[in-house]
Amino acid sequence: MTYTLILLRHGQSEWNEKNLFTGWVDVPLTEQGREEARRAGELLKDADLLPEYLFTSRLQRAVVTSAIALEAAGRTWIDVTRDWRLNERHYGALQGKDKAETLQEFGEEQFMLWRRSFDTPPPPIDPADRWAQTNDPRYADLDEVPRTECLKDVIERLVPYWDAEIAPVIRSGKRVLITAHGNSLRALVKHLDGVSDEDIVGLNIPTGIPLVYELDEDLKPITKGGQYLDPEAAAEAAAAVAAQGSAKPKA
Ligand SMILES: O=C(O)[C@@H](CO)OP(=O)(O)O
Repeated sequence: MTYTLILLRHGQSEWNEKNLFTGWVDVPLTEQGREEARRAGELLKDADLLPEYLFTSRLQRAVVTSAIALEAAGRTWIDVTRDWRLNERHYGALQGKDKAETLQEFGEEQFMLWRRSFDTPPPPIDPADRWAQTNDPRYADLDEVPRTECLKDVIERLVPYWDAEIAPVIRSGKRVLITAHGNSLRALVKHLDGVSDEDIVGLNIPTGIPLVYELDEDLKPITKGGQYLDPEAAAEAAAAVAAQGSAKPKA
């Protein structure tokens, strides 16, 4: 028995376009992001990979991407679970800051530590900061809303959720679509593929291109890294994500 899992990073958001650190700030998609979501749905339909269950984060860029993609695939009706544990990594005090200016101000080493290291979180956000999630009603069920997270923290919230909530749906035989974020998906890919703490630094996930995993009965990937439905576009877009800060990004 094998299973199919589809991972989809949301389409371009307004802050991807502006090159700002986003994290838990709930920014909308751009028109290009909506178009990427439509194309993702069409790619799924063309590949005959129609989703049967949806998991998303609680952030509108993932929620809306999944809605548009499912509409394009003719699958708006499938059951859905939205959970904060699929949210983007909380970017702490960097939320709302320009990536290129941050790189300039702090230098490449510190910038990359905050952005891609496994266990160095950015400084915590002030709860009174306009970009903090203090008192956001969508997180009323959390004991404490994060003030910053590194990738390790994301793995610690996401893997138990994967085991308890997502894996059983996959094992029930449903083709699951997870629509989430650059860093929450990096955390999941790290877990699935067993990527080392060092190698995960170099992994970037492009917006809006479905990444398909075939999983064995232990839910381990049959092919490490999965398969993007548009591999050329994915490689180009992942390189653009990697270059954010040093150049004006595409995603
Ligand atoms: O700003 C963010 O929340 C993420 C994703 O857009 O950015 P980065 O790729 O720099 O981790």
